[in-house]
Amino acid sequence: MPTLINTTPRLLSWTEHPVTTESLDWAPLVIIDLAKFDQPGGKQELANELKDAVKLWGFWTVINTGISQEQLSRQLDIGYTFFKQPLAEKKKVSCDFSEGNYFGYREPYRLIGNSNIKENMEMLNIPKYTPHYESHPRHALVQAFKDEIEPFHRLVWTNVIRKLFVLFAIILELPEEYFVERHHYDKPSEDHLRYMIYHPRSAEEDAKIGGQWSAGHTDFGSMTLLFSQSVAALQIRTPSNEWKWVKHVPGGITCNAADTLSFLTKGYIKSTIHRVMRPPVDQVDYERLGLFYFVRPGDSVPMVPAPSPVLVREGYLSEDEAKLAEEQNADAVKGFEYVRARVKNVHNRNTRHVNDGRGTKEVFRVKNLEVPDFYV
Ligand SMILES: O=C(O)CCC(=O)C(=O)O
Ligand SMILES: [Fe+2]
Repeated sequence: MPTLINTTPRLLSWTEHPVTTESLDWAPLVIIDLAKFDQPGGKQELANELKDAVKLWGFWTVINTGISQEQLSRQLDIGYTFFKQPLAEKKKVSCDFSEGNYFGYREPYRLIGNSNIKENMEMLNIPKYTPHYESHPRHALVQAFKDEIEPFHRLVWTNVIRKLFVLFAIILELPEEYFVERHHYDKPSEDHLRYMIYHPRSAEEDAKIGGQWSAGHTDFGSMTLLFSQSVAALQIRTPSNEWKWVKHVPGGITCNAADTLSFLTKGYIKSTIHRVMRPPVDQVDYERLGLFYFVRPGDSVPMVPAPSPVLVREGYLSEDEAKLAEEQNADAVKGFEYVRARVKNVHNRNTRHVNDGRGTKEVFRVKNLEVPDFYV
């Protein structure tokens, strides 16, 4: 009888670091308890709780997502094991930034501004598991753990993303499925699950770049989910333009709205500026492993504002604009076009923004859509 050889690679195990003992200036983020979503009146209650967060802050945290600690740990172990592989293996499927294609491995190759310091983060972006992406190349390790990554990828969408889009629609008095349809898991989009690791830098090197591991920016798609982790480094710019740290919420997911959701709501939903800084001194030697889901608009979704009565009532949109937006669908920039162009603009270069002589007022534009390139 032939013997079956188990060829599944062994995973390294990732252990969460202790939280910082420093008292940092934490951002007061609203916590949205998704366990209430399916209870009677729950969606309305959550929509009320979320309203100011999406409008003023663009950041909030969700808890009780139905994603278990065990599922999360497995994903972190897979991500950690991936990054510990030889560079040649990781580069087998690389992002093609000349096409604005973010799927695959991104090596930390760019220099920061005009310093001689290289970026300190690596990432792997995994496209959705739908027929449209079936022929997309995937690393051997990702293939080996397909049975876990594939359901996890969809679970994040079903358990968290879909619910948040329903809440946004309720806030804007739109049909509940309005944003769900425009970001559906089963339709093509540049969505990806991301494993990301930041490597510690020496104090001397960090001093040369002002301790900024990632410059202030808004995210390119509709929404970003960051599975909360213990190393403090993420900061958001508050409505009063102060930088505040994002606190670890065990088992929670920190969410932020991003540019295309802001376009779809004419700026009502805030695409918040955030950055990544050198961690506090008691965490500075740790590797910082992150698990994310980046939500992009559907490839063919027109970037026109939703005909929401709230937008009209609150002066974001005139009644004529609301009608016109529907008619202009055919000419409007589509999700794929916008996201690809933005990724290309940011990443198809050898230096990261900041002190690279381009000024701070630079904007990125595709037809009528415009965002500041970056923030210092
Ligand atoms: O590492 C983080 O906490 C945030 C990363 C981030 O902002 C991004 O990759 O867009
Ligand atoms: Fe970001």
